[in-house]
Parts: sequence; C-alpha cells; structure tokens
Amino acid sequence: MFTIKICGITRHDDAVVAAEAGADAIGLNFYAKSPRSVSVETAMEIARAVDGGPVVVGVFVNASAAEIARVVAAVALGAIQLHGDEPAEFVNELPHGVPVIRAARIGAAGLAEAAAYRDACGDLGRPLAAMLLDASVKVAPGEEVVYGGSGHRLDWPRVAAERGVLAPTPLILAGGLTPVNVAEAIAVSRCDGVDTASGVEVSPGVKDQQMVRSFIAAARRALR
Ligand SMILES: O=C(O)c1ccccc1NCC(=O)[C@H](O)[C@H](O)COP(=O)(O)O
Repeated sequence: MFTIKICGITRHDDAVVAAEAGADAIGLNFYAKSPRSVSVETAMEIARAVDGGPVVVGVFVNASAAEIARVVAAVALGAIQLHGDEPAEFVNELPHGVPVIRAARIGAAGLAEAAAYRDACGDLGRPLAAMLLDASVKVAPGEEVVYGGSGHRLDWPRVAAERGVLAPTPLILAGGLTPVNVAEAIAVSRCDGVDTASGVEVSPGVKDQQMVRSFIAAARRALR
C-alpha cells in the first residue's frame, strides 16, 4: 500500500517537504498523550496541504470507533493505523473502505502474535492492509506504556528470519530508523516499507527537513 512513511508530522511545512521528497505516506497522530499529537483542525490543514500526494494515515491509540470515524470523515484519512491495545474484533467497527494498518510492538515472542492478529482480522472479513512492526519498550511497573515513537530498534535479523509467518501481508519496519541506518535496516530485515518518527526530528513533532529528505532518498534507493 505504501513503502515510505514519515510519521508524527505536526507542521504544515514538514508535510509539504515530505510530500515533495517523495514520501508515500505521512502519519498524523491523534493520541493525546503523544508529543506528536495534532488536533483535528491542524490535521485538516496538513491534509489539505498535501492533497493528491502521500496517503494521510491517522495514528490512534485505544480510541473509540466513533472517535476514529469522526476523524476519518473530518480529515479524509487514507488509512487508519491502530497503535494501541485494540483487539482484532475492533477492526469490524471501523469505517468501511478505509485500509487498516496494525502496529505490533515486537518483543521476545517475535512475530507470532502479530501473525495471529493478522489471521483473526482476515477471518473477520477485514484483512489488514499492512502490519507495522515497532519496538516494544520495557517500562517499570506503574509507568505509562510507551506505545510508539520510542526511537528503539527492532532485532532486524530476527524480523528477516520470521517474516514468512506474516506473508503475504506487507510489512512496514519502524522503530529507531534514521537516514543513516534505514538502508541497512531494509537490507537486513527485508521488510516492504519503512516508517520513522523520532529519527528525523529536531525535537518531538518538529521534523528536521534535511533529515526527512535524506531518509526518503536513502530508503527509496534501498527499496529498489
Ligand atoms: O510517535 C509517537 O509519539 C507515537 C505515540 C504513540 C503511538 C504511536 C506513535 N507513533 C507511531 C509511529 O508510527 C512511529 O513512527 C513509530 O512508533 C516509530 O517511532 P520512532 O522509533 O520514533 O521512529
């Protein structure tokens, strides 16, 4: 569905730079606790700025189906990224005709859990458009779960070794990707696409526009 996604964009100009540099998708984050969260009004403005360009993906963490439907309609999102603890059955409550990407935080158990989730969505008649593989971050008891944007890397060789269990679902590698490591990440993991948030930033939600351009160019070369 897409191969290069720049996530956590909060500024109109960063979205335009990503689009002009050839991003296939941009991610707008609607999780209020994220430093990259945007209001629906800002999201509408950003989506208008890149109209006809990259797919605009809405990132949600444990939002209600009604809330997601409201945002999808207002912002004309091209895809929904579930990045929380939503069960597989939840996909059936989402607006029809909008592709769903599941973010799976990959820990010690590897990709098997993600494959079971993917299969359950298929059985429900709502196959996933892609699976986004993100890092799982250990937190101390009582601390907030880190759902995403952690800058932590996955075990790329392990992803490559286990990716077959998720075939033929497209795999988007995320977690700690930067302009410097993205080519190696693609070569080693053999994923179909890549996603980055913190790896191209000056500060959370503020993209370094040169890093965005470099990331996209390096990823594009490596994905050829
Ligand atoms: O970026 C966030 O702050 C975030 C918070 C909660 C859920 C998801 C979030 N980001 C979603 C993404 O798709 C990120 O690009 C992905 O987690 C990778 O982040 P990073 O390691 O910073 O590149």
